[in-house]
Amino acid sequence: MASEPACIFVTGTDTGVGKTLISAALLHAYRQHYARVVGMKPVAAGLELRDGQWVSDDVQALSAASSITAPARLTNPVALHHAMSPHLAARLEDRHVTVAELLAAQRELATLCDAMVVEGSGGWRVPVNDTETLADFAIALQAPVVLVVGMRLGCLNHALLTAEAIRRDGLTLAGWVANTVSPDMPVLAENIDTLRQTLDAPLLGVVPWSAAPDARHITLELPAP
Ligand SMILES: Nc1ncnc2c1ncn2[C@@H]1O[C@H](COP(=O)(O)OP(=O)(O)OP(=O)(O)O)[C@@H](O)[C@H]1O
Ligand SMILES: C[C@H](N)[C@H](N)CCCCCC(=O)O
Ligand SMILES: [Mg+2]
Repeated sequence: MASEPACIFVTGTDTGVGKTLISAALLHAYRQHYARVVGMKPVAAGLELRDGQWVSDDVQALSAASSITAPARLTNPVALHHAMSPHLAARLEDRHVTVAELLAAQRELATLCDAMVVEGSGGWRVPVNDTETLADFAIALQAPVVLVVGMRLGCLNHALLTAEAIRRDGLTLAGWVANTVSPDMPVLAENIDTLRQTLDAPLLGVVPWSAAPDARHITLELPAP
């Protein structure tokens, strides 16, 4: 039987904290160790019309950072037009998204790769339907979790609550990344230190604010296997 690929689930303290950028950087880091590395965005909510095609920026960024091309039905089984919570975006399209269908895609994708980075949508407990959340998908995966902390005022509370929820859900917080999404956050270093002391998980990297962030130029530690 083929061995299971390395797989991590990337969540964030919120939407817009740089999960996509950090997931792409993690894909580049995995490529130093594994040949077949692929990103998955199980649910993309918010599509753009480009050259006559509806595309997800997140899916495109993960695909650009992957070393293999896999079918879109596996790397992004659910693509919803509206930029809103997945359960509401799905409702507008009369679609019922289930954790089971996301898991089926992930299982098939796992047969094609040696390492996989799965990017969540929004924060930890974002609904995908009226009864299930993306956290349920992460639980089904039993994957270690990497938390992207968008360094801005309010992030300490969000980071600590998210870490608590991940652990209460029985998963391992394998590491966290301090992503500087605000160019002028006061006492940034002190905030990072506070999280170093309280999150009780490895800090995989501190990413500075950049006017044009590029995942290829971000160096991150990988979580311990
Ligand atoms: N270190 C950084 N410096 C400057 N801008 C950043 C940085 N990290 C992320 N950004 C910008 O912040 C915005 C939001 O980031 P991004 O879309 O990656 O968030 P996300 O957490 O993936 O959101 P979603 O929940 O929609 O997937 C993007 O425009 C991105 O380029
Ligand atoms: C549209 C956005 N960029 C993400 N794709 C989805 C964010 C869902 C957030 C839901 C919530 O927590 O209120
Ligand atoms: Mg994203």
